[in-house]
Amino acid sequence: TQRPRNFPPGPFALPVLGNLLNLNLENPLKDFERLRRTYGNVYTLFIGRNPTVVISGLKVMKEAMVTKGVEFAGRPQDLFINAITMNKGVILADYGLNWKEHRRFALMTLRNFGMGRTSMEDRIHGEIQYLIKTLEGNVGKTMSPKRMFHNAASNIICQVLFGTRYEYDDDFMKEILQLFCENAKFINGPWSMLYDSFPFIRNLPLPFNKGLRNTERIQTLLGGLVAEHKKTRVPGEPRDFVDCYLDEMDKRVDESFFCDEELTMIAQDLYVAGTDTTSNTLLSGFLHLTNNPHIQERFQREIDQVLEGKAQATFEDRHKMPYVQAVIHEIQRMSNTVPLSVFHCSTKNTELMGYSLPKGTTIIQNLTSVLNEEGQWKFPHEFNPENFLNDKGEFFKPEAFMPFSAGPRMCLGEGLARMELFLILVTLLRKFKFIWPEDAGEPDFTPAFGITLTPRPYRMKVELRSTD
Ligand code: HEM
Repeated sequence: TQRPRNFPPGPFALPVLGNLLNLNLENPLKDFERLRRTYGNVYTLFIGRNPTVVISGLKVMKEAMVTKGVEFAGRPQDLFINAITMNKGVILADYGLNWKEHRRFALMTLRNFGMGRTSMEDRIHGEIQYLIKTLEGNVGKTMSPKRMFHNAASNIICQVLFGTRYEYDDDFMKEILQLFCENAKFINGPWSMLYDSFPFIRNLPLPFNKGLRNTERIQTLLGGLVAEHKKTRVPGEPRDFVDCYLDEMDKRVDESFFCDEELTMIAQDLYVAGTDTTSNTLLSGFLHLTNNPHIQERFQREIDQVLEGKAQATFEDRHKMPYVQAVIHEIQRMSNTVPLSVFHCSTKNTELMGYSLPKGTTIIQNLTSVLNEEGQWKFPHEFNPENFLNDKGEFFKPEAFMPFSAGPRMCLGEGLARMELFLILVTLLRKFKFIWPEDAGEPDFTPAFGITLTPRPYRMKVELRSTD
């Protein structure tokens, strides 16, 4: 536990254990906030022997992620999560050409889907029809929305990646979800932190080995999908992301960045990054909307006015809906879906707020600390769309709105996620009213901790809105 020269301050670290005992490994968010109050917006924690710098607040976040974006655009490479993704894909790839080329390709491909024969909006509206069917079957009753939203987010990304949607009880989907779910438990649980802290336990027959076997199985299953695509594709006429990638491989015969193993891993990355994030944000949104009926009603009034006479909403309509935009942004702010972002790593010796950080320092971005930072928000600690409305009732986005992070590593699914949130919320709230059941007691707004925060299970009552 050697502290490099001019390193940020932090609590005393024990030999071997470092600061592990300073953290509640089941949910360290409160500890991070407590330590920020003591040591400031840049402080050090030893995760085992590794010095890790936790950064908080808008000012520091901007200096690191935007002003010095490239210097902080690496990813640590020696963690459990790297082992479990076989050091491939885009989310955890270190800063370098392979990451850059894959990121650029993924961004471009996601954007181009808007221009294809079936646009991204059509794909999302297609999936919304299944949500409506499920809700219609529950009119007058109470239901738990968790499975429905997870299924919708999963299917939208599957449509983009593989050109198909799956019923929830489909055997392929069931097996893959089971494997992802187990791995998420390993990654979010204490085993992952122990693996990262104590390299000598890595070869022992401990539970995390199952996670590595699960990944191999996921890769085999996705490999099967790719093989099917190879049989049925028409080069130059891509049906989905996998076809686009295969076209790209044809173009790049002379280099090794684009290959089958990278394809199955980037598909896995996009699936994982695009499912729980979006569905947990929706879950949190309905939790807030059912508990704030006056906000739900004003949201609906604006939708009714703007969409009057139109069959369905388009993403463009958001520009005419300042209140709707404010509510959706407020949902994202309060749901704080990816509270610690994805760990970054310095790509060279650098400085932050006057401290010196050597190349290879792990950086934890405390996004929570920005999304509820005092001084940045009118109402930092309550659900209130006024946070995104100016005096004239127009929508505005404060700089501290960073649920997707910022800089060169910023979420590459932002466009898709925002389109999903808008079209799903607007279409469902136009048709239905959602009510917190009388016998449900006080809502619990404290989510379960993980890479993504998951709202506690709850039930909501569904009613059709009157059509007069
Ligand atoms: C509400 C939904 C979402 C939220 C809040 C969210 C948030 C984030 C955050 C905080 C990061 C880390 C950025 C960083 O390291 O600085 C990230 C990365 C990423 N997200 Fe999202 N995300 C969402 C939806 C999606 C969707 C739908 C996709 C897929 C289409 C996606 C794909 C990715 C990828 C690939 C990365 C890694 C980028 C890189 O390392 O270069 N995300 N996301």
